[in-house]
Parts: sequence; structure tokens; C-alpha cells
Amino acid sequence: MPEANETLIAIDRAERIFGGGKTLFGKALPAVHAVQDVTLDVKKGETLGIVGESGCGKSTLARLLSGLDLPTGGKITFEGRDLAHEAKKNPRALARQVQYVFQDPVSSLNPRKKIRTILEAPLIHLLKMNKAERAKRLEELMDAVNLAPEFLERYPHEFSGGQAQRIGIARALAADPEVIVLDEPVSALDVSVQAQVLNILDDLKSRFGLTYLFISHDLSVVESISDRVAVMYFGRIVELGSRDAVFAEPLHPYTHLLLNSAPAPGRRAVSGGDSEAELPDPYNPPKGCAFFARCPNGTEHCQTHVPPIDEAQGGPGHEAACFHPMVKRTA
Ligand SMILES: Nc1ncnc2c1ncn2[C@@H]1O[C@H](COP(=O)(O)OP(=O)(O)OP(=O)(O)O)[C@@H](O)[C@H]1O
Repeated sequence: MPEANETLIAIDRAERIFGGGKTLFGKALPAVHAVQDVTLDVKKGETLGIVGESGCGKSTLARLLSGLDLPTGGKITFEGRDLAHEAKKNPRALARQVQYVFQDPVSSLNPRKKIRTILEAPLIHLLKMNKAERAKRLEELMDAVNLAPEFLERYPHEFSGGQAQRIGIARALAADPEVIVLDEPVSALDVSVQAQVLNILDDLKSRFGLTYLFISHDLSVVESISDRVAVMYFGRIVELGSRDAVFAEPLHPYTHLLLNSAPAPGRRAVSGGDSEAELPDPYNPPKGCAFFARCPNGTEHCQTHVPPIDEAQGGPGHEAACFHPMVKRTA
């Protein structure tokens, strides 16, 4: 991981609440805390994996980081500039710097447009390139994702899932971004095709000096690609650390549960082992730790207090939000 310590995106106590407020008659409307009290630095050149069960807030956090959505609380800065301010004042610059790759490659591409038109759009609108510059850039982009130039004249439905995802990656790359948010980019693909796409991503990252935010519920994919990993549960980051620390020395009982229910190799934790019915009601969150109902270590204190995330048990760079973390193995 190059220049590992330069912060690119700094998230300070970010929060995103959906709904809420009051009716005309003063009755409180239900609110969902999709992201709560998230503090995290994304370092330049790293791949930060974000893992957790469906509904834990991964996509909401990613949308906040890319300026597609704004936090209802806290602050997010990109290279020191306030993202909320930037999103209003200079959305184009932000759109160029942070690009998105979605889970479903085919439906994220406009079916009525040729690949050439799709890939040219950011070159025209964001980079203001002339025709000759665009032709050169299109050639580079197709080469970067290992697709022959003939594919430029085809329509999205003519592509396989893996090819369409490579087009999705080329489109993200077209804007010459610094960060690419990859939201479940290989989840819809066959395992053999997943490996191809992950290899391309790995290659592009070093070639273009990119930073990746890699969201997935698939632990084996996150383990294979990430430098650091953030584990989310019910809108909060419950564990954060280097890939090796989180996978080899997990501290949070939830991380344990995820890892134990998906033993390596080929682990794929999807549901977290337990019944998802045990997830708290997002409209009626518990007072204390949201993991209490599923936790083997929970105490009365956990039921009434939300554990802060800190390095107390993990050491430098390895944080967990737990009053009673799993015991760290000694070498
Ligand atoms: N626009 C919205 N309006 C209301 N609630 C929302 C909205 N977007 C997300 N939520 C809620 O916020 C919580 C977090 O959702 P989010 O999509 O971020 O989770 P996720 O971890 O990305 O899940 P998945 O893996 O299923 O995409 C969920 O309870 C979800 O229902």
C-alpha cells in the first residue's frame, strides 16, 4: 500500500438518518439511523473493505463518502475540503474525483446507448476533451479493462456479466478519479469471473494510483482485496483494522460470528450465521449495544450503554466497539 498514511477522506462522527421529523399535528415520524457515529480515515492508495450483513449501512456510508448523499450529522472532508460544501458548490469536480461501480453491471448501463457513447460522456462533460483526445482515451480505457476496441460499437445487452462489469469499471476510470467506490462489484458474477474482475481491479489500482472503497457481504472477496477492513453492524463500525488483524485476531464478537459461520477457504458469510430476525428493529433501536441480543459476552451494562470504538484491546490501528471483546490470541 503506497504512502499509507496520507488521509484522503476523513469522516468525523458521520450520521445519516432517514425519515424522522414531525407531522403537521406534532406527531413524531419514524426515523432510521442508517449510519451512526462513524469516524474513519480513508488513506490514499489503500483498499478499504467494508463488510457486514444486509441493511447494516454499507451502501449509505458509501453514498456519503462519494457525495451522492449528505450526512445529517458529522462531517466528511475530501483532501481537507468539506464534502457537503463541495457537493453543492462544485459537484462536477467531486463527481470526477469519486466514481462508483455498482453491483448489477448490465442494468447500471443505459441499454439504448452504445458503449462508445457511455464511455465518452464523462470525457465530454467532466474532462472537456476534444475528439482526438477522446479517441485516444477510449483506446486506453478499453485496453485497461482488457476489452477489444470493437466492443465500443456494441450495446450493453450484448455483453456477459463480467464484460459488462469491466465496462462499468472503464466508465468509472474514464473520469480519471482518485477514489472508486465499488459496491458489491463482483457479487452478481460467477466465481471464475469474479477472480478476473478482481485481478483487473488490482492491476488498475497500482497503474493509476487509485484508492478503493470495496463494499461486500462476501468475506472471502473482502479478505482477498483489502488492505484494511471495517466491519459494520446496525449503522456503526464495530471493528476496524488491517486485513490481517481483523481476519486473524478478530476482537468484536460480531466479527467472530461472521468468520466462524464462513470458515476459510472460500468463506462467503452472507447472513452472519444467526437468524437475521435477531437484528434489532431499525425504527426502534435498542438503548445499548445493538449486538447484545446475539452476543455471547453481553452483560447488563451492554444493554444500556453503547460501546465506543477504540484501540483499547487491539493496539495501534486495530479498533473495536465492545465492552467485552473476544480475547486476543498471543503468538
Ligand atoms: N432512502 C432510504 N429511506 C429510508 N431508509 C433507508 C434508505 N436507504 C437506506 N435505508 C435504511 O437504512 C439502513 C441501511 O441501509 P443500507 O442500504 O445502507 O444497508 P446495506 O448494508 O448497504 O444493505 P444491502 O447490503 O442490503 O445493500 C436499512 O435499514 C435501510 O432500510
